[in-house]
Amino acid sequence: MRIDVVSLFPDFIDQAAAVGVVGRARERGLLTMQGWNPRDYAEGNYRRVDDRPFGGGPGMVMLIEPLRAALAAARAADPAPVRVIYMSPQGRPLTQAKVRELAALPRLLLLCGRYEGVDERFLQAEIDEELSIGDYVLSGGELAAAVVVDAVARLQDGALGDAESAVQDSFEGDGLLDCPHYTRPVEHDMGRVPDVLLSGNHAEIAKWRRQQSLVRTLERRPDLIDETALGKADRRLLAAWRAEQGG
Ligand SMILES: NC(=O)c1ccc(NCc2ccccc2)nc1
Repeated sequence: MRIDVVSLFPDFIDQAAAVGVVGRARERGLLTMQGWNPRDYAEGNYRRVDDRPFGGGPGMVMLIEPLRAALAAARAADPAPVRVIYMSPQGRPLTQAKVRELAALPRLLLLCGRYEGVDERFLQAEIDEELSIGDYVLSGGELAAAVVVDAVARLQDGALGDAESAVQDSFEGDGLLDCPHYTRPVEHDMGRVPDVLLSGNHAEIAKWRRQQSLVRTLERRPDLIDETALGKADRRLLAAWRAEQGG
């Protein structure tokens, strides 16, 4: 997959995507990235990329022309069709389902706004989707773009050593929160590892983990789960848990 990033700070993303799973995916050629800086396409002595907002108000707005030239250069760099995404608090929430959809595309282009944002005419003319990583405002879209890069990169075939772990992460295979994880030592002053995980009984371990995911999701993120839509096995696991809790 190819990801182009249009940003006034293209190195920022490059560094954020240089380590770990994403860095390894790039080393393996599973993911290629290129940054494009609108300032390189800005005209005049001051190479302006922003200007004051019509109608007054605080801050600055990114100018159309440098963005348009940077986007055109990025598009021309590869023949594959490209999905142009603008990262902003006004975008649709990024979910794992959306990540899976994006991860299957040949190319992405992530546009990172700074200041108060981008001239609306550019967005209307050039952007395919506007996405938000959460309901908060950052100083620039670069961190949001780095989140998309990471989430998409780890889903590239071969990016994760044990493909299984990609599936078991929360929000992936089944839309539930992840179960708790434990490692050595078995005994610790902070507590003991649950016996079922030491039993070697993989069917019981899988059941316990599913039960933990269900309970955690109901307790922490009831918005993610519709109990009436649960299968018989999941309903049984919840009933057993509630019985154990004397609920
Ligand atoms: N929640 C997000 O995904 C997000 C994305 C970008 C951003 N800051 C840059 C910006 C500010 C205002 C308008 C457009 C872009 N902050 C948060």
